[in-house]
Amino acid sequence: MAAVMRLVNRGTLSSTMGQQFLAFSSAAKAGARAGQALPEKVKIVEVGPRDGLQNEKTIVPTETKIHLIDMLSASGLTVIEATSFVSPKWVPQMADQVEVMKGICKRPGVSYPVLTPNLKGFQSAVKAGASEVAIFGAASELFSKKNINCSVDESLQRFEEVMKAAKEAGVPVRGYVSCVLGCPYEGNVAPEKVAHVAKRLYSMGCYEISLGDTIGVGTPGSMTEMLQAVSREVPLNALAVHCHDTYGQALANILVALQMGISVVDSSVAGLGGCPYAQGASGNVATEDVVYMLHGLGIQTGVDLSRLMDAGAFICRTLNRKTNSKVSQATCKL
Ligand SMILES: CC(C)(COP(=O)([O-])OP(=O)([O-])OC[C@H]1O[C@@H](n2cnc3c(N)ncnc32)[C@H](O)[C@@H]1OP(=O)([O-])[O-])[C@@H](O)C(=O)NCCC(=O)NCCSC(=O)C[C@@](C)(O)CC(=O)[O-]
Repeated sequence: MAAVMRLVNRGTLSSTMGQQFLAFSSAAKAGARAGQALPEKVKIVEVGPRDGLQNEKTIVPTETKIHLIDMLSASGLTVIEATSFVSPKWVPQMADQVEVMKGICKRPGVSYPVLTPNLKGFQSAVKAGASEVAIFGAASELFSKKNINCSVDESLQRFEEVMKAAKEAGVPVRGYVSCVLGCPYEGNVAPEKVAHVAKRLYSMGCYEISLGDTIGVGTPGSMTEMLQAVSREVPLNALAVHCHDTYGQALANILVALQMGISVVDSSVAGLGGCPYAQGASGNVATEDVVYMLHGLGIQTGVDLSRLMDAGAFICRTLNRKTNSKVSQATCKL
């Protein structure tokens, strides 16, 4: 009994200390950025409901997905990737995409992009009410083949068709490049290859290019080298970083990207996720941890960290899993 009480007390203490640090983080002044070339504001693209859940082995009920998205939008996030219009044979977890799009409470000022690998996906997405989509290519041939069943060049041809239809429909398109710092099948990926695919997506009209470290192998060194190559082809203000945290490098890689002038960061609540076609890849960096770091640097996100952690706690409770967010672990919001 005494041992239990000690544990309970320790939990309370750490929770109280955690709350103090949360308050400290959100009270950080712009002065925290002094002397550093960091943006004043960062746009977070929340990918938990799509990238986070797509790899779950057990089908997550549609109502859970809808509730999660609604909790995320209530936290102040302005971009929430809601689902994907891909083949249900390839990713069964996303087969309820139409119901998800119909069920969510669309808040003004929040966009809910969805993934569309081809024209068929684009047409279904628009029919289901999507007003923004994302196409997803790769800097690695083998990953492209495994993920979307075509070569990189073939994928770019398919994307041209999507871009044409999107332009006609007035739908903005985001572009992803996967495997920018390494591929599960090919190993190292040359920064020039990433720059080439990013440039193609940007020149066909994507308003933003998200650079995905799909298997989380990058380091601040390789991130810097890759961003230097890509930024010679695509302006920094049209780039985003999408870091998985497999090797624990995600926050460091994001910081390097911010210092280089990038101000859009993808992340996933509770660090959920992984790609079904990149075995061993862990989840994205946790949105809670990104927000904590940004607020600590005096960078605005518009996100209420406490409400965001409630969303993380909800999905972890429902999936019966532990959060991957260090901030939530430290503050006992599990
Ligand atoms: C691209 C395809 C469809 C090609 O797959 P395929 O088998 O080559 O396609 P197909 O054109 O030959 O069609 C085969 C069947 O799929 C159907 N089909 C065809 N297209 C669609 C569609 N859009 N929606 C629904 N159904 C579709 C089509 O109608 C047909 O149905 P059937 O006649 O057999 O009944 C497939 O490979 C696919 O769906 N891949 C998606 C894989 C995926 O979602 N991966 C995870 C997302 S990427 C990611 O996570 C990385 C990222 C973005 O987060 C960044 C990072 O971390 O790096």
